[in-house]
Order: sequence, then C-alpha cells, then structure tokens
Amino acid sequence: MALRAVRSLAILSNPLRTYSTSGPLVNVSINEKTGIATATLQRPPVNSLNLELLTELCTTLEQLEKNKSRGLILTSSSNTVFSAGLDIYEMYKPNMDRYKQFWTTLQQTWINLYGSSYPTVAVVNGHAPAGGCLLALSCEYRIMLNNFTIGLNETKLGMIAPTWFAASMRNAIGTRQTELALITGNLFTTDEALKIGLVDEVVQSKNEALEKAGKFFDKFKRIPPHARTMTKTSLRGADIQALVKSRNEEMNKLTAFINDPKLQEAIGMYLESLKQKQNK
Ligand SMILES: CCCCCCCC/C=C/C=C/CC(=O)SCCNC(=O)CCNC(=O)[C@H](O)C(C)(C)COP(=O)(O)OP(=O)(O)OC[C@H]1O[C@@H](n2cnc3c(N)ncnc32)[C@H](O)[C@@H]1OP(=O)(O)O
Repeated sequence: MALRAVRSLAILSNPLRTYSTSGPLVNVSINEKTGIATATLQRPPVNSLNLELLTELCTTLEQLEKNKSRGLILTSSSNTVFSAGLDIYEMYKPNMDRYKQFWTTLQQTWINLYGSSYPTVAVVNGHAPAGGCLLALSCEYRIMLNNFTIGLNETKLGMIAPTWFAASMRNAIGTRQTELALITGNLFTTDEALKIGLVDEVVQSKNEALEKAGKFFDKFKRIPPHARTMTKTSLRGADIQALVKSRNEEMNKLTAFINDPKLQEAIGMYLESLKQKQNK
C-alpha cells in the first residue's frame, strides 16, 4: 500500500514519457494529447491467450506502470471476438514446463491489470468467453458492443474458474450473481450483461466505445491520482494478496488437474467440436 502511494505521488510530479512496447500480438499506441494508451490484442483468428500473447500483454502492463501511464484501453483488432479466452492448446497434452510458465504469466498479467495504478477500460468489441471475460473484468470499466456474449463459462467445459477469476467477477456484480453465473457457466448477451452490471455501457460501434472510454478517463481529471490508486488498492488488494499467497499451491493443483486423463479427453473433444463447427 505504502509503495503504491509513493508511486502515485510520483505521478503528480513526473512528466509523461512516451515509449513503445508494441509487439506482433499486442499493438500499443499512446495518444500524445491525453497520454492514454491503447493495447490492441491482435492474434487472429480469436485472440486466444497463449503464452506468447500473455507474455507481451504482461510486459506491456509492466511498462505502462513503470512509465506512469495516464490510462489504458484494452481492445481487440477483431470485429467479432474480444478474446476467446485461454488458448485451449496450452491445456491439451501440455509440455509441463511451458504449462507452468503459461499459468505463471497469466497470474502475473492478472495481478498487473487488476491491480494497475492507472485507470483501465475494456472496449469489448466482440465475444469474451472465459479468460476473455477475465481480461475485461480486470479493467475498471467495461464498454461492450451489441450482439456479442460474455461470461465465465468454465463449468460448461468441465473446468473450474480459479478463485481469482471468481473474485474479479464478484468485484463487478456481487456474490449472488457471481455464484449463479459461475455454477451455470452462463454466457450473457450484451443486454443481459448490462442488466446485471457485468458491463457498464452498451454501444453500437467501436468509435462510440472509444468516445465513452474518453469520458470515463475524464472523470479522473480532478481526482488526485494517489487518492484514486489507494482507493482502488483498498478495494482490490485483498483479492491480489490472496492469489500471491496461494500461487504455488494453485500451481500444484493445476498441474494435477491437467494431467487427469478424463479431463484431457474432454478437452480433446471440445477442440474437435470447435473444429466441427467450422465445417458446418
Ligand atoms: C485451484 C486449482 C483448481 C482450479 C482448476 C482450474 C482449471 C483450469 C481452469 C481453466 C480456465 C479456463 C479459462 C478459459 O479461458 S478456457 C477457454 C474457453 N474458451 C471458450 O470456450 C471459447 C471457445 N471459442 C468460441 O466459443 C468461439 O471460437 C468464439 C470465441 C465465440 C468465436 O467464434 P468464431 O468467430 O465463429 O470462431 P471459431 O469458433 O470458428 O474459431 C476459429 C478458430 O479458433 C479456434 N479457437 C476458438 N477458441 C479457441 C480457444 N479458446 N483456444 C484455442 N483455439 C480456439 C477454433 O478451434 C478455430 O480453429 P480452426 O480454424 O483451427 O478450426
């Protein structure tokens, strides 16, 4: 908490620096006038989160923190998919060293995004199942385009959403709605998501979403950054600490979980069903 406060106070005195962390899978641009960064996921066809994409995103978030960013918009280069969630191939017959690196990077990406000192907006311009929903939930504000779906659907895949996925959803929609959403693995339509507060605004176009995102950032023009950050930390810090404490234990459980032959069979069948869908 104290460190974050010191960092936040530094924001008041340091001029904004420009920098570039763009990579092949995450394009980063900075609006020179506002200092707001836009990170665009660009891993066709569905921005599934593999180790390489997560590593780039994680590094981008670290750089934004280091450079005292004014804010971040997280969005997708696809017109139909924000992110299809974790790359299922990272969990299918995995190489265990890579699998461990993959989960460690996912955990760190979440810590960096959910706990960022700078304001964050997800412009959800397409479907956002599972890990895609997690990324959106990790931001402070979600603006979604109409006619897509969003949710933590892990139970439908025979998996369990880790506790920090659940905590991120609870932070947005409360315990009751989270329990219902998780046990049913529901994917919400945009309008349903708006109704329960899973997203904050629904818009018709990406331009409109970007305009609304600008209005969200404007709210902080007259708020001292250290007060903003400390308030966010007081609300989200416990969720982050819980993961930090249980990281190793979670990795052991995840390792045992993924090596279960029945789960591997189920994942194989799910991948097949996704392929079949394309052939129809
Ligand atoms: C404490 C310890 C215990 C806890 C245990 C925890 C256990 C582990 C927890 C797991 C958590 C998992 C979270 C996840 O994120 S799992 C991923 C879930 N994602 C999904 O179910 C989404 C699947 N995809 C879709 O529904 C659609 O693709 C959609 C996003 C709606 C886009 O549809 P469309 O535009 O029609 O595209 P296609 O379906 O045709 O897909 C195009 C190609 O992309 C491939 N694809 C899709 N999704 C994924 C994915 N997530 N990973 C890898 N690949 C994916 C799809 O197969 C097509 O491939 P191809 O062209 O080769 O046929």
